[in-house]
Amino acid sequence: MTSSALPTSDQAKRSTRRALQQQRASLSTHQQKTLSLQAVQHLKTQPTFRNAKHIALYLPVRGEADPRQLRYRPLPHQQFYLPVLSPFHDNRLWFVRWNAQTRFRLNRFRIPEPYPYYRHSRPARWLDMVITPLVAFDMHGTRMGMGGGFYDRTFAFKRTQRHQMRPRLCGFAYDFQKIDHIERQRWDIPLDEATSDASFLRFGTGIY
Ligand SMILES: Nc1nc2c(c(=O)[nH]1)N(C=O)[C@@H](CNc1ccc(C(=O)N[C@@H](CCC(=O)O)C(=O)O)cc1)CN2
Ligand SMILES: Nc1ncnc2c1ncn2[C@@H]1O[C@H](COP(=O)(O)OP(=O)(O)OP(=O)(O)O)[C@@H](O)[C@H]1O
Repeated sequence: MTSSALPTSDQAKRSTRRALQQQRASLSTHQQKTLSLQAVQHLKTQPTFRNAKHIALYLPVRGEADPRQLRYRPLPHQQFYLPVLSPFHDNRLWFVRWNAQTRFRLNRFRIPEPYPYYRHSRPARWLDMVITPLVAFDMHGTRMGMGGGFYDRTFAFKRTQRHQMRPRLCGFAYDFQKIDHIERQRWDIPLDEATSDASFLRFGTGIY
């Protein structure tokens, strides 16, 4: 399909994605660091974070908000994980323990990821909280990512298992990434909460 034949909403989504990716990438290192630390501070005091034991973060690329300081002075029960592109399933994620011994390699998007040792990995449904990268989000928790559908596929079980509250998906972003409305697609798994440099937000996601 040529781009002129795409439905308007697809075109609009693409141009929104591109504009916000550019805005993210044009932040100075100082701005990225300062705003990311503010977002970390908002989340660190929340019971949803303090009570979580198994927490997935991500390594930021191309100006993404940086959640790594969430590991600073962890509570004694907290363990951290990173996403790894599944070697077995297309466009799905595994989660691998992140500690001082973790060894990294670059994945096909040139994002560092831990070696996918099975014994260091944890199934997505056994995580308590997943700090989620995103390009844009709205006030209903609808999330727009890089366009690979990785998080939607990996957490699709949250839709069918209505009693399943875990893991909580928490978007991590700059405040300018909060936009008025994102059209929710049937495969979209909404965020439960989001944190930005301006605030922490909890959504009534309505799929439970
Ligand atoms: N830091 C970080 N890690 C992450 C994600 C993310 O969004 N951010 N992902 C979230 O799902 C997964 C990886 N998904 C990704 C999907 C697309 C691109 C990307 O750069 N796409 C290019 C096109 C590149 C190509 O096709 O080769 C682009 O958007 O221009 C990167 C990561 C897992 N790890
Ligand atoms: N559970 C699923 N099963 C099959 N295909 C899916 C599923 N979830 C998403 N997809 C497909 O993935 C593609 C990308 O979806 P979308 O644009 O919502 O990605 P995204 O959420 O922006 O990306 P990401 O989560 O990787 O950051 C869509 O074409 C969609 O059909």
